[in-house]
Formats: sequence, structure tokens, C-alpha cells
Amino acid sequence: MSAVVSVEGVAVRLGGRLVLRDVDLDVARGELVGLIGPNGAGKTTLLRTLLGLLSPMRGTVTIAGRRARAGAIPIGYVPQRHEFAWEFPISVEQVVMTGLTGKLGLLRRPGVAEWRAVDEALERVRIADLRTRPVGELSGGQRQRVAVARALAPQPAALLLDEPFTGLDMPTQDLLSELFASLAREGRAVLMTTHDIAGAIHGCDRLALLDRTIVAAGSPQRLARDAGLWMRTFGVGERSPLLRILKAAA
Ligand SMILES: Nc1ncnc2c1ncn2[C@@H]1O[C@H](COP(=O)(O)OP(=O)(O)OP(=O)(O)O)[C@@H](O)[C@H]1O
Repeated sequence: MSAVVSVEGVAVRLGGRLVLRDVDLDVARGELVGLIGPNGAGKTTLLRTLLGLLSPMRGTVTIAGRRARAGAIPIGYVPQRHEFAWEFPISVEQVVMTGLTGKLGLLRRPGVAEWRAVDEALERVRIADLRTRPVGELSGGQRQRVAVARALAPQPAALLLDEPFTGLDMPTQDLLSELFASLAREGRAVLMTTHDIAGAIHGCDRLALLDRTIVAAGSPQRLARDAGLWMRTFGVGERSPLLRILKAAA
């Protein structure tokens, strides 16, 4: 399998602290990988490094064979919900179009091909009927669908999702997790952070456990059999509900 996302020996320092060290991680074409770890483990920092928004002090990050650099390679990114400026007075379709601005250049007007890409992205998250609504009027779940459509519009080879299910109702979670699995099957490399461990074990092809470095990676079922690994990584005891989740999945 060819790696679309490749991280080798990466260390990242923020505010004078070493937040990530010796991180190695590959995500291949066709793979949906869950990035799991406790609060503060460095998951968002790793995604921001993949996007080229943070520079590693050591190691290399390549996306589709090229060095990660902000804006250089189309890479779909769905940030945590609060990071979006939802109060901006523009419509759903205009927000999704901003996902193509990098490809388009700031000065060119969108053409037929771009509007078709926006249509397709809106259809995939089933909100074509909301296209002319101001984003500020949407519910949390509808906004998350807009964020996913925006990331999909440029048809990126890699998709990075930061806690995409937080605050969503079950039908929306189901729709999006089905969508992420089919995007992987179509040949994209998908990397998703989540605190929904049961969902990740069920839905991901592979899991990577992060706690400032990758402490384990492999098939969800294999990792679920090692309860000690999860207890150490999350700092929980034998009575934690986490162990019941692992037992059910192993
Ligand atoms: N700009 C910054 N300056 C200094 N430290 C930072 C900065 N951003 C993040 N950190 C620190 O880096 C560590 C990793 O943060 P990060 O947000 O990557 O964790 P996370 O695994 O995504 O956490 P969560 O599950 O809570 O979202 C934390 O200790 C955090 O305080």
C-alpha cells in the first residue's frame, strides 16, 4: 500500500514544550485511520503539522510524496467545530466554495466546474436543500455537514478530521461515519481524531494511539485485546467503562 500521509521521526515544540516526539505514522490510500489519545496528547498538533501550519523541529512530513507546506497540496481538513467563523454573513454554498479558493486563486471567478464540485460535495453530505441559507442560521449538526462539504469540494487525496462527531445526533453521526468509510474505499487517505473509542474500533481500518508519541498502532481488534495499553495511555483503572468497551470489541 502506498502512503499518502507519511510522518517520520517528527518532534514539535510549542510554547517551549515538546508536545510531540519521535512520531512515525503512515496513512495509505484507501485507509481510514483513527487517531486516539487522551486530552492534550497532541492529536490536533499532529493534524496541524500535517497541514503545514506548524513546522516540526525534527523529522519529515510528506503528503502525496511532497513536503507538507500550508496551502501547497489540496488536503481536506475539518477542524474542531469551534474553530470555524460561523457568524460570517455568507451562504452555505459560498462557504463550501471557499474550500476551492486555494485551487482557484483568489482573483478568478468560480466557473461551471467549481460550482459542480460544490454541488457534489453538498449532495454527499445531504444538505443541497440548505445551499442558499446563511451559515449563521444553521444548527450545530448542519454546520458540521457544511464543514465536511467544504473539505471535500477540492477532491483531496487526504482528509483530516478533528473530532468530527462531537455534539452530533445519531443519524448525523451515522451518515458521516458511512461517508468517511466510503471516501476511504474510493481511494482517499482519511485520518480522524475522536474520543468515541467504540465508534473508532467499529468504523476504522486501523487505530493509532497517541500520547505525545505513537504508543501503539494496528488493527482495532488487536489493540482492543491489550487492556493494559489503554489503561496506561488514558491513566484509567480496571473499573473504567473504557475496559468494557474494549472487551466488547476484542
Ligand atoms: N499554541 C500553543 N502553545 C503552547 N502549547 C500548546 C499550544 N497548542 C497546544 N499546546 C499544548 O500542546 C499539547 C497538545 O495539545 P493538542 O491540542 O494537540 O492535544 P489534543 O490531543 O488534540 O487534545 P484534546 O483531546 O483535548 O483536543 C497540550 O498540552 C496543549 O496545552
